[in-house]
Amino acid sequence: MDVVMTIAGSDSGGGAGIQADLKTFQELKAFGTSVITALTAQNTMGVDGIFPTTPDFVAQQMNSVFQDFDVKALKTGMLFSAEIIETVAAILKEQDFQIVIDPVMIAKGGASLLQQEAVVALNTKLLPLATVLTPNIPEAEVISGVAIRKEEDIEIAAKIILEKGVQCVVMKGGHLEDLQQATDTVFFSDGTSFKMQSKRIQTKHTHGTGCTFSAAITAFLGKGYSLQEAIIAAKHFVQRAIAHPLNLGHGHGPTNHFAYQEHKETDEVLVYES
Ligand SMILES: Nc1ncnc2c1ncn2[C@@H]1O[C@H](COP(=O)(O)OP(=O)(O)OP(=O)(O)O)[C@@H](O)[C@H]1O
Ligand SMILES: Cc1ncc(CO)c(N)n1
Repeated sequence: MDVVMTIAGSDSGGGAGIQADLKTFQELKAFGTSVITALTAQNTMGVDGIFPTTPDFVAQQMNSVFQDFDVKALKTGMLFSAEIIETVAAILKEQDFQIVIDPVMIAKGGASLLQQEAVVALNTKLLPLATVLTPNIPEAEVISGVAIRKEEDIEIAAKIILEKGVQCVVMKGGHLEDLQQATDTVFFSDGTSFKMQSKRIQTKHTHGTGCTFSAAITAFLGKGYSLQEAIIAAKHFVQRAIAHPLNLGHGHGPTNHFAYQEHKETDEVLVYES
């Protein structure tokens, strides 16, 4: 059994964060371990409160797992503060596995899940360790300093992000809402790139899409897929999870992790070189 890890915040509403990650790992038959950086009081309508863990206790959770398990791949999600980022980065520097960084900043309802002053630590300490970074458009803008208004800006921002030491960046197109398609563009440090395109589903139930996508990449990497295979397989996973909503909650409901096994016919992801 392949062991993977998520280092992220807890979402009491169960749709994002640690809960989305563990559900994704479970559906993909990877054994999930978890390091909790913060508790959030949250539901589909928004974040009501945040209670961060101390950096020392984040370190203790990581070390407990690493002493006992052979972790194949891990992801980070909500890291909240510069101190937690520095602690996580210092431990990961000593390890040798594939690292997926989902640079979570703002929840769909607008709550800040990363303190503003932590962006420097993210850029300088954590990004150089990343096998894959999965920013949405607003996150890519903050990390790169480039305002993304049109298609060409995505490539300009991606190049700046790769210069920070990231091996691969997936620029997620979920926030480009004028398009008919949900297109993500993947750039590698060797200069190659490809696009993944799927039908944009008209739905408000998109809480935790980014967490689910990055967790699926982690699970597939842990199971031995190549980087490109893992990213494409994860896009299939999240597409099915969005296409078959559970209709839970009164706001932006969660995605459906069961759909990957239950709706294998939902498979319209187009992949092409860009
Ligand atoms: N309405 C949609 N239909 C199909 N795919 C979508 C839709 N919205 C997002 N996606 C896909 O979901 C994945 C996650 O992208 P998104 O931009 O939503 O992440 P995110 O903003 O980080 O999510 P969150 O912060 O809510 O967890 C990407 O592959 C994106 O293309
Ligand atoms: C705990 C947590 N992590 C990430 C997100 C982003 O979806 C969220 N809303 N909550």
